[in-house]
Amino acid sequence: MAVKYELIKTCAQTGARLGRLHTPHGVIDTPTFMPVGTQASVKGMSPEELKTLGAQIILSNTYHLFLRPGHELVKEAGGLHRFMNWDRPILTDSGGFQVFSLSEMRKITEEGVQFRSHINGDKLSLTPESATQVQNALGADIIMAFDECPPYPAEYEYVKQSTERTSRWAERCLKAHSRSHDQALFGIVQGGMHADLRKQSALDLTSLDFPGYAMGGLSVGEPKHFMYEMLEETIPYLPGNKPRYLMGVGSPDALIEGSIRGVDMFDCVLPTRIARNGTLMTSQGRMVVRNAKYTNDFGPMDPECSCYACRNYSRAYIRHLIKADEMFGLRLTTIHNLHFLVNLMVQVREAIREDRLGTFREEFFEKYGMADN
Ligand SMILES: CO[C@@H]1O[C@H](CNc2nc3cc4c(=O)[nH]c(N)nc4cc3[nH]2)[C@H]2OC(C)(C)O[C@@H]12
Repeated sequence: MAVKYELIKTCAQTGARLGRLHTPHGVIDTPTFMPVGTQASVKGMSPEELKTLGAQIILSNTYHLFLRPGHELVKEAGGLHRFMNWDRPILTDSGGFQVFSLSEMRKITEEGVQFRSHINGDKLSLTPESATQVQNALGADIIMAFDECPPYPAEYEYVKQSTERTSRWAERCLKAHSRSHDQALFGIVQGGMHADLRKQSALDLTSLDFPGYAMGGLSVGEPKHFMYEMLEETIPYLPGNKPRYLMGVGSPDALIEGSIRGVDMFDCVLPTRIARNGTLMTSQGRMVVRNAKYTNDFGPMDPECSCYACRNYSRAYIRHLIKADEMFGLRLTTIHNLHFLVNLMVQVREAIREDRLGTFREEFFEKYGMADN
């Protein structure tokens, strides 16, 4: 059974919507936050721990797995689900963004991207065809079109050329996409911070009738209000019966603001990345648990949190583990941050169901603080 989006209801207070995304590996309640497992592992987390904290779907990455261990090995292992023992849905990003954020010596042409591996310097290339074939081999439920994420800031003319090329690449991905799997190929809208280019990109991609649409080229260092404006300029041109995925977004405020504007799917390395330096997302805002003031604090990281870490361990203990460079400390902060965002989306869905997401936003920001979290 392929990927199918079911719109349950729209929030009466905002443009948010409650949905269910049916995939070959299970149903996802949306809006949803997708933990990132770039190299076929959400750093430090077992599949059981991810299920316990409520992860419905996780991300992995074509660029990284293409470089190491190689998509042929993953295919030989029975595909990504088998390889990493994750039996729920997986989405793979297509590699374009990672080539630009990770590799050296990259050259972009109409054909695709040539680059050097950030691991061993090997000269490699990815094209719309090869990136699609790699994802077909990896076997994720949702795969992404191969695109270019223009840098921010960038000249209008550059963004225009790049976005038009991304639309041509999207068509090539569709042609290369093997129908033998039940995988859904999502298009990625680009257009930088320009409303006219965003509209054109959305029209180009929706004319190709993808089963879902991502908004790329955002969360690349632009002020958040630019990102929200681009959502408002793009979403009206996307079909209401298909999922919308905002790539690379994972702070609590942005998840709420994106949901209010009609986004259904989010992913970001933020929660797992900041957990590894002892920074926590809590109901009272961000907290750096390695801070000396928590030395004798025997309370939970977040008194309002029901995650495994907050139910069983104190700030003092977790601070000690991090200071002592004990692996368990970062596993506990990761469990907490992922649970925090997954649980935030449970609350967002509840608020949509009860037509009060606007009110929820005010209450949450009041407690969490408007700092850039
Ligand atoms: C807050 O985390 C930093 O911000 C980046 C996330 N922001 C992001 N925007 C994205 C855009 C695209 C896109 O246009 N196309 C494709 N295919 N994938 C994409 C993936 C993206 N992720 C993280 O990426 C780094 C590691 C640079 O810092 C993190």
